[in-house]
Amino acid sequence: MTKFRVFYGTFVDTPALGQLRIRARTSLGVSPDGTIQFIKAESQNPLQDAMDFDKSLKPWEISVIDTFQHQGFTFFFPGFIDTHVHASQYPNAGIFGSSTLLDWLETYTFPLEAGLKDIDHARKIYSRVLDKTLAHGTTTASYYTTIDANSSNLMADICAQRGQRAFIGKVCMDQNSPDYYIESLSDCQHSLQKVVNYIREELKDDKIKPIVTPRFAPTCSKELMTWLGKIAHDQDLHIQTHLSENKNELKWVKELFPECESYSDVYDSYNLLTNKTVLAHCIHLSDKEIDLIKERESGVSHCPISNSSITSGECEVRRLLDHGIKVGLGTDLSGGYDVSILATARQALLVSRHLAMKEVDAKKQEHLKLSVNDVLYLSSLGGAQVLAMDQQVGTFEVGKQFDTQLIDLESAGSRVDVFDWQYTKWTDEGRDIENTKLFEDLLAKWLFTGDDRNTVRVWVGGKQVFPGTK
Ligand SMILES: O=c1[nH]c(=O)c2nc[nH]c2[nH]1
Ligand SMILES: [Zn+2]
Repeated sequence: MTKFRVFYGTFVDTPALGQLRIRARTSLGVSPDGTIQFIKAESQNPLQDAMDFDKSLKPWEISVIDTFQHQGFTFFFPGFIDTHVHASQYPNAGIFGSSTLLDWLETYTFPLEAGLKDIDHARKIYSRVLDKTLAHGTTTASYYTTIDANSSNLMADICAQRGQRAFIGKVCMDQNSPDYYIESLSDCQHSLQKVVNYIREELKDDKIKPIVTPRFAPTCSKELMTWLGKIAHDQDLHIQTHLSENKNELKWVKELFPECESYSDVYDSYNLLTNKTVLAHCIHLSDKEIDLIKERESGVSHCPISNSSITSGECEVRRLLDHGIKVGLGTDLSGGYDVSILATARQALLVSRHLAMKEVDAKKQEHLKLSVNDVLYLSSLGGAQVLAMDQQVGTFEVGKQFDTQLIDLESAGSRVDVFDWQYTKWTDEGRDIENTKLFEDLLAKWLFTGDDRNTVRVWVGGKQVFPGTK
């Protein structure tokens, strides 16, 4: 039976954009169901903290995870949230040549996705995706699978077994797709309902949810989008799709939907913009579209590695944030080549610098630059907001789920080199830090020079999922 646990160490999170919260020598109590019960700063005795919190708890019913017993320099950070990832495209990570969106789909992506109808093939790919995302600290992911219902259900099973929080998006497409990879309207309706029913009525794991996934407007008939908007509303489902990624795509959407004012208006016309909609990319939006997205309270998944790789453009994230739009990060495998949200956060920061370099006004230029704190926020609480889960995950708060990674800057093989003078204080129990500025510098070192070797343990809902048993 899982005990009441107390995690003791340094907790770092981002309660607001640009804001870093560092709680050193803190104990955090987690009940067996994975909910954070108390957070005590400047704790002297974590075991006692748990018994003070619940007087009926006996010492043998409590387990203490004391990171100061660990050799390296450690801190807890909220699990990463990947708001947009095509699990089915993982084998193509890094393979995109010099393609751009529409030829990339035809040449690389549709043939790969079609092959996952073979369930053994799908199992191999999806299992590997879970190995990799968990090892990189991703505790929640919003996945695209393929058009196939059975292998989408298999992905739901694998996520449940491995303990990741996941949205499973069976891809919907009934037009402008190759003959070998398309469904009729009624087949698509049937297979989406099959996935929704399987997850909700058979799998019944609170952490796994179905998500309505029209691939993007060009591959969805008006009848399909009408039906998707209706079932999302009637069955209270999240929605995810792509929006305004590539200029040729925009032209195509204009031709296909001349009656709509904009690409965003296409989705809005079919009731697909809700406060639980995740819109990937959003690179080429007009002011009016931004206002519409804000009004509908939909969120944006910023996918900077994908946008650079398949040369889609530079998303103006600061402009979206200034308009009060929710923004999170997406790896967008395999338009993006990296499973890591840490690497994606790094690229988000760099893309913002590229946008800044085009600005002549020095003040505006400075404003455009995303900071380390900003992109760490996007990787955690920002993503939680996009998925309408910010009451449950994204920061360390009493009542939230313990979805957490333990970071060690001095783990075996770490690429991060930290010198003695970069810590403020050495203690017998471990390396501690007193000074926020120095801690910010260490976080910057993690963002720019760290990788999965620094993610030494990962928990979802209080359950350790990495290292884990397969
Ligand atoms: O990045 C993307 N990946 C996809 O698979 C896709 N399909 C439509 N538009 C897309 N964009
Ligand atoms: Zn995508």
